[in-house]
Amino acid sequence: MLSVQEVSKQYKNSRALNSVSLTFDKGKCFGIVGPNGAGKSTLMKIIANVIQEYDGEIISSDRTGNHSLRKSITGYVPQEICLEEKLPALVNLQFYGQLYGLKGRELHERAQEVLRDIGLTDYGKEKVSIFSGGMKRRLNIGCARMHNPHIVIMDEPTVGIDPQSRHHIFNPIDQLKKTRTYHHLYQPQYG
Ligand SMILES: Nc1ncnc2c1ncn2[C@@H]1O[C@H](COP(=O)(O)OP(=O)(O)OP(=O)(O)O)[C@@H](O)[C@H]1O
Repeated sequence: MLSVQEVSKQYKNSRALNSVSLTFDKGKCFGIVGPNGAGKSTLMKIIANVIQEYDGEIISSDRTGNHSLRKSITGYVPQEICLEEKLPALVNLQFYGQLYGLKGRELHERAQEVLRDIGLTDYGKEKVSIFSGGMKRRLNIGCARMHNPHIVIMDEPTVGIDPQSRHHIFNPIDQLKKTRTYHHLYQPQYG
């Protein structure tokens, strides 16, 4: 269970969130919808611990108020692509895995596994700079899944991905929902 309790966020010139309360049950997939500027990305960043200054509380059943623990159990896929273009796909995955403490054989095997899940097995050794926008987005999502997070937060994950390739994003999520008790939180793309 993940609970957002009366969370507010004031930026310098705008109030992005005003006392938002929500509860997410384990094993469920939630979509956050709303008009531009409603505060969806801000809410996701707060839950993912990317924004740490806010009012209110985020409580997870794993432990209350422990920011670093929440970060370690959360995979966050930002709206922007965050990849090193000059490096191969596999190295990008391994870099993110290392940030979360994976190493050695476990790191190597997990990177191969994630690469397969996102449908890019044949591109592991290719530099990201030659990837299409959709391939980059799939890799971006893969990076956030390297440490097997309990909570996966995706901000508009299907932007730039053709309908035929969307299953590379949604199938692994369906699979995780069936096999493990995960939260998935995402901001769907309109249209
Ligand atoms: N870093 C920031 N500094 C100042 N204001 C910000 C910042 N990030 C967001 N805002 C403001 O906070 C409000 C909510 O923005 P946010 O990006 O969370 O909305 P959103 O619902 O995700 O929008 P969109 O659908 O366009 O992606 C907007 O008024 C925005 O201008």
